[in-house]
Amino acid sequence: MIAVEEAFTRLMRQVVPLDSEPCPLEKAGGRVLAADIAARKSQPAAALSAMDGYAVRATDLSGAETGSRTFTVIGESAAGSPFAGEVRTGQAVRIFTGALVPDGADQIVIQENAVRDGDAVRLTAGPAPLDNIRPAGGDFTSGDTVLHAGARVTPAMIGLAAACGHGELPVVRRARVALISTGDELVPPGQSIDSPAQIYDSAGPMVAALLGDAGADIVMQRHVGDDAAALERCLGEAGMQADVVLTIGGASVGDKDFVHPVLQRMGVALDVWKIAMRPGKPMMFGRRDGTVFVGLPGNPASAFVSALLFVRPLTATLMGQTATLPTGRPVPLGTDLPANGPRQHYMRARLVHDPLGGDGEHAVIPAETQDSSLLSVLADSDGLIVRPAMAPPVTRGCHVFFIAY
Ligand SMILES: Nc1nc2c(c(=O)[nH]1)N[C@H]1C(S)=C(S)[C@@H](COP(=O)(O)OP(=O)(O)OC[C@H]3O[C@@H](n4cnc5c(N)ncnc54)[C@H](O)[C@@H]3O)O[C@H]1N2
Ligand code: MOO
Repeated sequence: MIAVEEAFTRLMRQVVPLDSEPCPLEKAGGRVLAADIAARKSQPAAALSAMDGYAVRATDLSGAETGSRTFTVIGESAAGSPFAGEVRTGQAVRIFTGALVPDGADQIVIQENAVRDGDAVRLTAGPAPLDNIRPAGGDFTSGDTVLHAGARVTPAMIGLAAACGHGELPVVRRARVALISTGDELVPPGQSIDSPAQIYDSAGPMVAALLGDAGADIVMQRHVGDDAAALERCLGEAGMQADVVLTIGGASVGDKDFVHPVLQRMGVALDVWKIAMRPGKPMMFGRRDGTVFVGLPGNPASAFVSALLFVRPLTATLMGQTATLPTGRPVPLGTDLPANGPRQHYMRARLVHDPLGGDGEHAVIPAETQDSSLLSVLADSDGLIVRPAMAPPVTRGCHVFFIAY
């Protein structure tokens, strides 16, 4: 068996980041920028008023008459409709928030400090705060690099890109994932079952949801029976359209476990593992013509944990994100646990309110049954307690690492 960390490193070594594509701004949230983004204009392009009031010359506000001078209002500057002329001494321009500060003016007196009478306005306060004017380039200047390649696009970054003049952003394209569930016993969800030997394909939609939620594009989802020729055809088709092809089931050593021989026959250079983890021991991985093939184990919790620990970081890395092996955060244990065996155990567990957590926070309790076929246990869990291989017994109150999902 190989250690989880070693398996993760070997898988990640194969990753070549995907190319980029243009993406409309409103759809770019969560995507990874493929290039630096420069401002196409300065913001503001010229000084703007930050307040509603009157634009005047600063020199007119200083001196003995401060607070009592009367100005002649010569026009108006509104956002989008600037005043064309120049403000001279003794003159004022009525101005609104977001409007260009007219030539000659360098102060904005807010209207609360003004008494208007026809074309005349008496300003009742002294020099106004400087931040009543937003200077040219105060936000960014044309040519500035405002966003950096590799960043995950946030709503605020979308706003900034829009303000800089961009209608779309170059982003790393989504990883295309094909998912093939294997096994004669499987029936697609929602269809009728007429034999106790049949079960629904639960792992397929579960893994598709896990990866789809993380931004991957599920381009194909199929079911193939225990038929090597059919599996080879399906894998070939999947390889033509996907960056990552996943199989679920048939990864082990039984007579009906065809994934390994078929991938080998197709020329996929395989690294086959017995990983020292529970669940998720059998997994294989290989690359052919730029497509990564991963064989996941069939037990639902095994497929889920393998996809969470390995495949989601794989697709994230392909999509330009920095992804590491999930290790979790320390959380107090709400119960005692015995010593662990030779496989790192990822125990399905629930967060419960417990004084141990401090301030009414949480402690973590593993499910009583950890069988990797149990979907009810998986769905009832909040995450995984990580118990390292050969870990000694731990008692209630000790901290264990917990991967939340
Ligand atoms: N002799 C050995 N037997 C097994 C070993 C081993 O090392 N030696 N490993 C065990 C472990 S651990 C696991 S995990 C399983 C993995 O087996 P496969 O990947 O070959 O999976 P299958 O045999 O096809 O299925 C296992 C189990 O899961 C059910 N299944 C399969 N696909 C789905 C699906 N899409 N949705 C829901 N359930 C699914 C299937 O019916 C089986 O019950 O091997 C052990 N055996
Ligand atoms: O390790 Mo298997 O993945 O126990 O069920």
